[in-house]
Amino acid sequence: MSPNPKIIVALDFPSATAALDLAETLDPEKCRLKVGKELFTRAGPQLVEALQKRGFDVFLDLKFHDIPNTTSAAVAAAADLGVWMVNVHASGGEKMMLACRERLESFGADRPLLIAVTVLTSMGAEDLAGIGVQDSPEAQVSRLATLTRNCGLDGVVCSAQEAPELKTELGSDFRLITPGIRPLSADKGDQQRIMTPRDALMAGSDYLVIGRPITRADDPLAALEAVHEELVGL
Ligand SMILES: O=c1ccn([C@@H]2O[C@H](COP(=O)(O)O)[C@@H](O)[C@H]2O)c(=O)[nH]1
Repeated sequence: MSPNPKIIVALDFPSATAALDLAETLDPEKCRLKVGKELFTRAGPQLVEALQKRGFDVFLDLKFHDIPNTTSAAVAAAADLGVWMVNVHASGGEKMMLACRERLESFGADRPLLIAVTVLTSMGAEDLAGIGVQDSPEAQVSRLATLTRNCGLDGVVCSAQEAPELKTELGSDFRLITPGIRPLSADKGDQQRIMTPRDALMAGSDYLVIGRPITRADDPLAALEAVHEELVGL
């Protein structure tokens, strides 16, 4: 059986060199990699290709949010690049998500997983109120995740705190990708809705997105290994 690493390391670096230096030390059978806005803007598709050549599954985390025509074309461009997973913002709405899903149909079984961001893990109730959403983060996540599932997407980005309820509401096949993962000793930084790696998997997360606790550690490899040890037996 092929390995299915649950850890996605967020390569939030300012250069291709820095990202590749870390990638050289990592094992594609033990983690996947995430390329986000900073690294992609600086290093582009070539960097994604270089990581894939080294055997890594790449989650292209560009969180597309635009009109249906533009977003679905961007998702198709990500599929052409051969990424494992790509995402849009669920708040782009039903028509946008349907257009993206339909556009990926022509890629057949090789298409990337298509997921949608619900409520950023850096946001709490006050931040939602600031953009006019009076509901709790849990209620807003549940609303957007239900819309995402009904549009036929493969899963959502949410915090692990919402995972138990979403797994019950939306079923075990609907993937939950959870950033805001913090080992007990790690700084929270700008994240608000956090959980430890072990608790997150036990709560129902399918994939744990971990950035700074690994990439900013004095010894990133040791930090990743510590997370693996925390997950032993799960
Ligand atoms: O709701 C979201 C969506 C995406 N992210 C991304 O995940 C990583 C988390 O990095 P840390 O350093 O572990 O905080 C980062 O690339 C974000 O862009 C998120 O945090 N929350």
